[in-house]
Amino acid sequence: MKITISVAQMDVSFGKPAENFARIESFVAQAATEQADIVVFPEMWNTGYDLSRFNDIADVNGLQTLHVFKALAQKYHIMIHTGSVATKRGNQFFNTTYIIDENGELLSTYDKVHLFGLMHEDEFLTPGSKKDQFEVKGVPATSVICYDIRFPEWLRTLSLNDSRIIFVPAEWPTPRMPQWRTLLAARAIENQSFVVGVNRVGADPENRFGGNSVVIDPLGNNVLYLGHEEELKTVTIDINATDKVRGFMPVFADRRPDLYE
Ligand SMILES: O=C(O)CCC(=O)C(=O)O
Repeated sequence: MKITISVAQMDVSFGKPAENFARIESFVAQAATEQADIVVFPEMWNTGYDLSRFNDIADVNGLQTLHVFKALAQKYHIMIHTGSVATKRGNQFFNTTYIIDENGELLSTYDKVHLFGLMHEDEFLTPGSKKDQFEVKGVPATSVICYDIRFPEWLRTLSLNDSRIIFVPAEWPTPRMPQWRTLLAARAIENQSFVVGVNRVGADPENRFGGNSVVIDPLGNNVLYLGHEEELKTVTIDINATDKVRGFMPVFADRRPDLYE
């Protein structure tokens, strides 16, 4: 099974959802032109980390995100991983991913589980408590958000359900780019899965963000690697590579969960 993935490495206007929403369609249109099955956006691109203004700018119940992306998915007949957006539900705020299929149907919703204290998420956001599991062209997949990749036990838990692709939208700051690459490669190797990491570029008042979005194969090799500019790139992966690796070295079968608690 082959899956073509477009990575939308976008810049984000700080605290300006209208400006950010206005730029989304061109990425989806380019991905469709490049015959992608799915296009993937970075983390919290609707607002950036303008956390103290979330009461005014977070997407209430994700309605705008869902409305815009469902329409784009139908118009371009393409599956969309929305990256993540700041959402408001009741009086709480979340960092939320939506997965929408090529017919505009919502497949899954995920709220970031591990909140990132260094960028004050823990002061403003409520953490999620559910897994994200869905299929891309019939292939089991999962998704986390940015800081979540520092918790291998969480990605392992998500991968135990036969997942073959792990999606990782991010706003990963420039000083820690070597860690971004190493952690993503490790998660790919240990879970014998493809990893799709999509980071933003540009800057906000406190941080610069390093891009270097990447698609990594189950052996830890980069099959797509972006620089530091805003751009969309596309790659086709062959999911059979996960069967080959898992057949050659049966890590999942060799686990000793009886020792892990
Ligand atoms: O873990 C890191 O170094 C970066 C995490 C991050 O930027 C985030 O979760 O938004």
